[in-house]
Amino acid sequence: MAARRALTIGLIPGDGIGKEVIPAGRRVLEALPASLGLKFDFIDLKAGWETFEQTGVALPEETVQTLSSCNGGLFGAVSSPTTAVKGYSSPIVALRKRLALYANVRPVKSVATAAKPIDMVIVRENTEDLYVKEEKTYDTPEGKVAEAIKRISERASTNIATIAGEIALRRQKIRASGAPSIHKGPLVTVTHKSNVLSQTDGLFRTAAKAALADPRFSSVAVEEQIVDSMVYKLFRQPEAYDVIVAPNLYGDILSDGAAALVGSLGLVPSANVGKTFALGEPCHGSAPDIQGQGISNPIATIRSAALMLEFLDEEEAAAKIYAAVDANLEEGKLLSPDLGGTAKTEEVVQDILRRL
Ligand SMILES: NC(=O)C1=CN([C@@H]2O[C@H](COP(=O)(O)OP(=O)(O)OC[C@H]3O[C@@H](n4cnc5c(N)ncnc54)[C@H](O)[C@@H]3O)[C@@H](O)[C@H]2O)C=CC1
Ligand SMILES: O=C(O)CCCC(=O)C(=O)O
Repeated sequence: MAARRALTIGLIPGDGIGKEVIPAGRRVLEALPASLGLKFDFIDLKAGWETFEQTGVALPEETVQTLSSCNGGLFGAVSSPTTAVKGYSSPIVALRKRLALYANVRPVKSVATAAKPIDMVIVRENTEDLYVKEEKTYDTPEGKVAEAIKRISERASTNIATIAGEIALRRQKIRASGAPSIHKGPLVTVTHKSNVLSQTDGLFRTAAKAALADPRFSSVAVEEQIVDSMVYKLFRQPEAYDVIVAPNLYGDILSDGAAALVGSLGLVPSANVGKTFALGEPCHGSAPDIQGQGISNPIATIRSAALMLEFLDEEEAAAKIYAAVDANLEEGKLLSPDLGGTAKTEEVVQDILRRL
């Protein structure tokens, strides 16, 4: 049967467990039933610390150019150093800006059998805030001082709130079709710290609320919450959240915290979303503490591949992957050690492939 659609997918494993989980994402895409009519061409691309050590460049220009000609991509993780290294800058942070991937969409969902149901999407602004990485250190008579720019623009805040509103509407449509849900109606929670940062977070707050006041979001309830009490409520009452929209850094921190609530960072996917391109990326990093042992959880990456497909309008294919992963988790027999199991990465992948 001729394929209905050919998708070229750039694969950037990066460092550490990125090299273990990206092949899992690829294999799951390749194993999708032929009846879906999808054909995948994969292109292997380089970025990360190892690439930097080999070539002196962490994000080769060829990677950026090739990726920008692909339909989508999968990014594993990179091992960025915690102290400044001349010439090195985080490739994923750079890629998000270079490819105008303005939204980082991070669904955090518990399995149906969980004691405490959680079903939220964290929509993180992906190009600015402290991630503009404009830092400097200077000497003063009292010693060194370091400063960083926190840049918030009306345009990026409007764009991120708009996609958050659209996601809330889409989730509501799925619920209306009869899908079981813990939420009654669509809700977007605007997160900020504008009680202290009245200009930067203040602009994020007003622009986000103005965007969500658009008549097409009239059915979406909008709440706001200061980020510190947000963490408190997130841990006590996570079921209260539907869609959370946040500036870049808060979104990053909130999503790792939310991952703990559903059992592991190894479960939580993300998609870096642009106007016509999506780059799936597990929320976790390169996990040097477990790399090379064959025990990393591939599910965050497998779900990221599905999320990428959703943003490429291949929702049926995405749903098949989510269902296979959920079945693996709900049965609970082949779980990786981060979830309390003893299964190797390969065994988890095999189990999910079998269920596809
Ligand atoms: N997008 C990216 O490329 C990111 C890269 N990093 C980089 O990763 C490196 C390590 O950072 P950490 O703070 O340790 O965060 P991390 O996310 O790599 O690991 C945190 C903890 O979660 C566990 N974990 C993460 N993913 C897992 C998986 N799939 N299966 C099982 N356990 C998993 C790790 O073993 C570790 O105990 C750093 O160099 C950092 O720069 C961190 C976050 C994102
Ligand atoms: O380590 C790196 O290079 C990037 C880590 C950044 C990060 O956690 C995120 O923004 O998702």
